Amino acid sequence: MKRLILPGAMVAFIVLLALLAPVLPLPDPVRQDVANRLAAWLPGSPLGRDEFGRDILSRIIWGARASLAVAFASAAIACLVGTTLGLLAGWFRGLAEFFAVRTADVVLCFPPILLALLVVTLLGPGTATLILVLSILYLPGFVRVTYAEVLSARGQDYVEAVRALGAPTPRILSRTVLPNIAGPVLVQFSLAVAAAVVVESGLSFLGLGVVPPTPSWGLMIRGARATMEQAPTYLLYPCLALTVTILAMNMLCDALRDAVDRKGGTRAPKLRAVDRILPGLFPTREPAPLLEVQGLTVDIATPGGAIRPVEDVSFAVRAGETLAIVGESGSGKSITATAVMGLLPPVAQVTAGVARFEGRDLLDLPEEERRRLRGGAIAMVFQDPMSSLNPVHRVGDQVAEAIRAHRDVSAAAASQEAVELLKRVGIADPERRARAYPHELSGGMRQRVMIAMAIANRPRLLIADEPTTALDVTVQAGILDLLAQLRRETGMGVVLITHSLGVVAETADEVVVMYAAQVVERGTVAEVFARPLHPYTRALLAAVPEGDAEPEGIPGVVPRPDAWPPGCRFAPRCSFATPICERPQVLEQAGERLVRCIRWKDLA
Ligand SMILES: Nc1ncnc2c1ncn2[C@@H]1O[C@H](COP(=O)(O)OP(=O)(O)OP(=O)(O)O)[C@@H](O)[C@H]1O
Repeated sequence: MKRLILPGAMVAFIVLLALLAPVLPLPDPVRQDVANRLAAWLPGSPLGRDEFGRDILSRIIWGARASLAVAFASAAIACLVGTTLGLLAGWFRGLAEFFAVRTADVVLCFPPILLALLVVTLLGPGTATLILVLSILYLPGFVRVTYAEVLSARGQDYVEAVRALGAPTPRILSRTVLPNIAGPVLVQFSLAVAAAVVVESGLSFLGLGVVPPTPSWGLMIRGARATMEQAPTYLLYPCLALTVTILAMNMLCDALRDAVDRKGGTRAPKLRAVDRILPGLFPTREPAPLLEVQGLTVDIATPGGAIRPVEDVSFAVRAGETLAIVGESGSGKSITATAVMGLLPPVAQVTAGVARFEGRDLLDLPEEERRRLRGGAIAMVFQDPMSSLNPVHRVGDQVAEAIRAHRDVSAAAASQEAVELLKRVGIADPERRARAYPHELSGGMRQRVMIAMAIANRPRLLIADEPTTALDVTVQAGILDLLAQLRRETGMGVVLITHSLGVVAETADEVVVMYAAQVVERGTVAEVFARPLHPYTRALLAAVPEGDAEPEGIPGVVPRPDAWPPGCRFAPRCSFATPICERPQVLEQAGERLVRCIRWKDLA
């Protein structure tokens, strides 16, 4: 609540100034005085005059009025229409759902500024057109938020209870459902207002928004830009007004979201409001990692002696990000994941390292606490859904069981939620499919069921071990899209284990390349793919088929864990190897990246 005070006061001050503009002792914002054009200061005009001699301070305050009026009006219309559509879609499903969700999807298909330009070009600039455009732009956000919240609220016991009491639908919707989804809708509203102020100024700047001489910040920036050389400070004032307003609103949105989140009322992604509106404009402090693995080492006792299939592995995953672990078969990817989950076979043992999840070392937790986290805050999807699903139980029951293992809900509510989850992961006719046994479903559908089970308790971290390997290419794409969509919607962090660099390129933010139990390269996907530093990463990339070109295979095979070569483990297969590679290798910092190759500088 304390975090709301400062931004709340700033926004209240700006809104108050805008509201009081007509009664404040300000000069007429449209009265021209050409003799004093571009004056830096005049008595009664502390910020000077613009290119037509109009008072800048007065125009900034009146401009706030224009910007905020458009922003609030459009957000209010979008909120009213979007929330109603989302409410009906989530409650009645069927045609209402199809109409509302598809309409939102269609709007979202257009880049916002293009859609705005299209409508403004068709209807001509003006305040009314602006409000219409912005309402259309922000409508899908409200539809989606409300729809998702209603879907989840529908299955709650308190809703079931009023239904059982025979309350009429409008009453359930207005008295029971709506108050429970008001938090996320309010956050969405504040986001829409802040975003609308930016777009309004942008369109006015382009001459497609507020019509002159009405004061508007966008128009002022446009005018000031033309006279930048004669009066540089003129440009500063409207830009400052816009920046301060947006920052105050974004801080308010973030504080509101946090306040609502604490009550557990929303599952909005933990993206800052400012990043949703102006992505990348204000880089932040790196958020603390959700999962931080450091120096993980696993030993396995075998009849021939102990082997070390995972050695000194470190990586970090942040909320809302996907980290991919790649490498050929036998490089230690799965053992790394199972060690983090506490699911190692009895012969295997973590001999060093930590795996901190939200600050707590998973490797050090009592088994009971770890069990509670598994399938709850941390979920896992395995490669082969056929062997991970129980063949003698219906899939709906298995999803419901995953829900009931972690939450105290009735069997009926869990079954209903299971159907919602199956629907959410893209299974058509979920009521019927829920009654099917695993063998009656296709491989892709079974994997979707596994994902439904994994997300049943809204995990904050999902570990997916080759979730698409057993599937054909088209089904693979569907599953990866689904994972990406869930990650965006819920803000969960994802660790994706895969053989496929194509999959990494499409879905991951960071990549860890493993070879023979060790991390050989680590960095952002963009950097690693654009400029691989380790010869093994290069070889993996060269082995990806591209067009008609024959991919270059990597000669040889991954060595066995009981026979690691001395020094660089990749050296026997590496075309760049020299005798120096027989020396012990360490992970070296290469800019933002880590690479385990003594020759990386020469090769780069
Ligand atoms: N229970 C076990 N006993 C002995 N060795 C094992 C055991 N489990 C795994 N290993 C060995 O540990 C090494 C790493 O296995 P891991 O399954 O982590 O590899 P991976 O990179 O995930 O491969 P894949 O992509 O094929 O799943 C392999 O060489 C494997 O033979």
